[in-house]
Amino acid sequence: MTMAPAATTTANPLDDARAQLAEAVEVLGLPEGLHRMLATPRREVTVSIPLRRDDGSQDLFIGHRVQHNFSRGPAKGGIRYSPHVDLDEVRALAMWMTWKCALLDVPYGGAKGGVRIDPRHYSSAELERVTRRFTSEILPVIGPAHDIPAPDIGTDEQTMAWMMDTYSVASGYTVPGVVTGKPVSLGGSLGRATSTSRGVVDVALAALDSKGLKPATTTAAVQGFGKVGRGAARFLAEAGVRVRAVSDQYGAVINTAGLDMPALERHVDATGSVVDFAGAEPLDGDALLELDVDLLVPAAVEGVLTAENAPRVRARLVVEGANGPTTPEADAIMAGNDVLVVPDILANAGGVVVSYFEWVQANQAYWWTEAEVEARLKERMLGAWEAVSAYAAEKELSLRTAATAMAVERVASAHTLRGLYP
Ligand SMILES: NC(=O)C1=CN([C@@H]2O[C@H](COP(=O)(O)OP(=O)(O)OC[C@H]3O[C@@H](n4cnc5c(N)ncnc54)[C@H](OP(=O)(O)O)[C@@H]3O)[C@@H](O)[C@H]2O)C=CC1
Ligand SMILES: O=C(O)CCC(=O)C(=O)O
Repeated sequence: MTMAPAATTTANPLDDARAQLAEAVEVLGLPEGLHRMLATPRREVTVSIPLRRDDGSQDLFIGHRVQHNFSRGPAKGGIRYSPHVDLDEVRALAMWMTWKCALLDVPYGGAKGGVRIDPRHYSSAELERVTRRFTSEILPVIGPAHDIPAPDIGTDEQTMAWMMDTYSVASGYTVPGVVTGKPVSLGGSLGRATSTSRGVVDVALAALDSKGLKPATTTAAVQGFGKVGRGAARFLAEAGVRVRAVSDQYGAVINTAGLDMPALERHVDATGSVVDFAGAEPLDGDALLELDVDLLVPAAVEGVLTAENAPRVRARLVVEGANGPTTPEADAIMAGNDVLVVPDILANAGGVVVSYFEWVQANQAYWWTEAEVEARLKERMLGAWEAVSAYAAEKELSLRTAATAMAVERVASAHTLRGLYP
């Protein structure tokens, strides 16, 4: 595999998040003071993280934890390790977490964190030191009743195990509820690792059904083959959908008859990329977004569907596995072309829903079966899909504006009831 990683967008996701909030505020007729409060994070912590490398040299990274809102409960959201992390991106992601938690009615506010590091260039021992130092630096603001991190791009259950251990050592006892997405052997929940993908597919199948499309005659393309995209591609294929193309940072592959998913997964496990998969042809990563498929699942990074490429999107349905993949301009163009977009705060909420189940289980030290977790997840995802669809139809709104307005209304109501405003 020799290709260079794809460049990411230069647009500012915070502008997109604020534009979406402004639209919801207008629908709800909220006062300007409340709008300003909702547009602004409650707390931001920026830290520097020195690292002693394995070869004895020194490095330094910048990390952030942004807590957007606490009105409905402790802040909640993932930690991202990526060279593209910046404060505005983390602010946007934290705001989207607030709406996601409110929309799915899990008792949390929203937060997000990130360290500007490319984890592929560091050893496991180095990443452990970075994670422990980052956790120590943000220790005063996290905790099971304050703010509960989870995995995101570039982090995984091992990262969460190190975070939990660092927090627990400082507390003097084991505190499993400080993070979610932990290994099951340390108090993680069965079904958390696949929960975001399962939720994406639950909602995608419901949305296809609403358009009169049956899985057996449906085609799909999935951008991103990490924790979210890989499971989404697998579960779509298991449901009978022909997944024609998938991509990662290094490129994309296509087989119009449908990719052999188990064989592709074996190839990725062996080589680290979808590129050079023998059962498919190579494809340009950007071209994947414009393929002639029924369903497109962007499950990588923000800002990939823009005013530039949105006119060429041929899918009838876009289900956002990633956070913020569609800019407001692209949203308007696709709406005009009758492309139904199921927004991130609904489509990818399965992760935080099962994180909530994990936190509940950890706090009670009582474990559910995987079947229980998945049944409760599906019930929540389909309930949210029905509620958002009904609200959108009633008010003649896009699914994104409907979902955001429903969520913002819940947060605004909690904030007002607590007496903090006016
Ligand atoms: N993990 C979770 O529970 C949740 C994640 N999300 C969101 O889902 C998205 C993906 O997260 P997650 O799967 O956890 O992250 P991972 O780090 O596990 O995977 C990210 C994937 O995206 C690929 N990628 C990165 N940049 C590009 C690009 N420009 N073009 C194509 N592929 C690209 C990566 O490629 P490579 O494999 O080559 O590195 C990788 O396959 C993010 O937006 C995240 O915020 C939302 C809800 C919950
Ligand atoms: O599981 C969680 O707490 C958060 C997952 C996440 O970061 C997200 O939904 O974007």
